[in-house]
Amino acid sequence: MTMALKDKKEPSKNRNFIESLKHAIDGLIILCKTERNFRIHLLISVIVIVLSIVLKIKSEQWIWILLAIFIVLIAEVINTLCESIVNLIVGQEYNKIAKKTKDVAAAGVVIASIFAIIIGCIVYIPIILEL
Ligand SMILES: Nc1ncnc2c1ncn2[C@@H]1O[C@H](COP(=O)(O)OP(=O)(O)OP(=O)(O)O)[C@@H](O)[C@H]1O
Repeated sequence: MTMALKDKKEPSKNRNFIESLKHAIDGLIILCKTERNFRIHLLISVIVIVLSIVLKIKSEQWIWILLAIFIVLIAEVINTLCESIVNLIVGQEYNKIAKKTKDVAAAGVVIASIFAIIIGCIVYIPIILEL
């Protein structure tokens, strides 16, 4: 809260959909610029999409692959949100609840990643074995 009080700018309400979208795009840019893990997940997503195009996977397989990709990215967004809110509240101070919140948020990313790995194995192993 102390950090928020130091900011000179006043928060304003989005006036229309375009303005809301612009702020959401700003959020995406911030994620790409500041979150190394988000960039790694994005890079893996691009590789998986290219691999899926090359291997010509079926449309129902695309649905599972895209679901896995987006679940991991959303888990990473939630993890970043938790870290930012915790840092905003406790700053550099050690706090047991802060630790629990950050560790649980990180566990969410791990759970999503395990789901993505399982989906990847189910989709790609039979295709690779047939090559
Ligand atoms: N204020 C705090 N009080 C207690 N433990 C904390 C606190 N801040 C961070 N930690 C512990 O340190 C770990 C790393 O915290 P940090 O804020 O560096 O996240 P991070 O490593 O940047 O996460 P990510 O790799 O997902 O970006 C947390 O998972 C948590 O276990």
